[in-house]
Amino acid sequence: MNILSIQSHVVFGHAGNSAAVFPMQCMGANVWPLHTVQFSNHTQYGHWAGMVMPEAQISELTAGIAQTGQLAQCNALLSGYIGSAAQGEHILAALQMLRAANPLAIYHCDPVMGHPLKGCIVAPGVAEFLIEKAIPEANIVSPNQLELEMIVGRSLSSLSEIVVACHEVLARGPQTILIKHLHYQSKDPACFEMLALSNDEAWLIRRPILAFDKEPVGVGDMTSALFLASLLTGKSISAALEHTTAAVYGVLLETASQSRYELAVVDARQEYTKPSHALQAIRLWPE
Ligand SMILES: Nc1ncnc2c1ncn2[C@@H]1O[C@H](COP(=O)(O)OP(=O)(O)O)[C@@H](O)[C@H]1O
Ligand SMILES: Cc1ncc(COP(=O)(O)O)c(C=O)c1O
Ligand SMILES: [Mg+2]
Repeated sequence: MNILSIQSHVVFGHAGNSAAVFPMQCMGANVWPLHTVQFSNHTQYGHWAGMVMPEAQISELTAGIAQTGQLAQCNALLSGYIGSAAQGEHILAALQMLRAANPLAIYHCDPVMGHPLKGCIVAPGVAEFLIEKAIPEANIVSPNQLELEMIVGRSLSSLSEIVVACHEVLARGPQTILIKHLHYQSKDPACFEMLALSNDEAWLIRRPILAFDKEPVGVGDMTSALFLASLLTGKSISAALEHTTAAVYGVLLETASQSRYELAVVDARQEYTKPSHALQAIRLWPE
C-alpha cells in the first residue's frame, strides 16, 4: 500500500501530514509525504512562522517520482490542507500523472476549508478550487458538516437534509463520502457523530464527547488518513468507519488524559492497529 499524501507539515505538533503520516504508516502504508506548507505550528495558535511551498513543487516532485518508474506503485493520492489556490492546479496535475501511471489509483480529497467557527485559516480561493475542481475528480471526499454546507451552498439542519446533500456530492463524481463531524440540531450533544455513504449504503457512528479546555486540531486530518488506509486494506465502508472512529477516539482519550492541546499521535500508537474501544456503526440505509 503506497499513499502520496499532499498536505501541510507542522514542525511542532500535529496537523496535516504531521497528524496523518504516522497513523497511516502504523497501518502498514508506505506514505510519500509531500508538504504544501511548512509552518512552525498549526494556524489555530493564531500566529505561525514558515512558508507556503512554491506551487510548482507539487507537480515537479510527482514528475520526479514518475521518472523513477515508481508512480505506478502508488495506490492513492490523499490531499488535505492546501497553502494557496495555485497549488490546487498542481495537485490535479499530480493526479493526472498518477492516473496515467496507475489507472486504478484513487483520489481522496479532504476539502480543508477555513471557517470562522473553526478558527482554521486557509488561503483565499482554496475553497472555490476544492468545490469546483477537486471534488469532481475525487473518488473519496471527507468534509465536515461546515465544509459540506459550503460545497452544496446551503445550511443543513437535520440528518435527512445532510444525507440528501451527501447524495448531491456523490452525483458530482465521488463514490464515497465521509462526513467527519456532524452538528445538526437534534444530535445528542453528548455524542460526536460521523456519517459515511456510498450510492449503496449509509452508516452513522457515535463516540462519546470528551471534555477539552481547547479542542485539539488535526483530528480531521487523522480521520481522513485512517479512513483511506482502512479502505485500501480492503475494509468495507462500515468497517473502515468503525476502525477510524475507534482509533481516533483512542488518540483523543490519551490526549485528554494527558491534558494536552496537541494530539497524542505517538503515545497512542497502539490505537491505529488495535483500538482499545470497539465502536459499532449504525446502518441508516438500506434499512
Ligand atoms: N470525542 C470527542 N470529544 C470532544 N471533541 C472531539 C471529539 N472528537 C472530535 N472532537 C473535536 O471535534 C473537532 C473535529 O471536527 P472539525 O474540526 O469540525 O473537523 P475537522 O477536524 O475535520 O476539520 C475537533 O476540534 C476535535 O478536537
Ligand atoms: C496547517 C494546518 N493544517 C491542517 C489543519 C486542519 O486541521 P483539522 O484536521 O483540525 O481540520 C489546520 C487547522 O488549523 C492547520 O492549521
Ligand atoms: Mg479538517
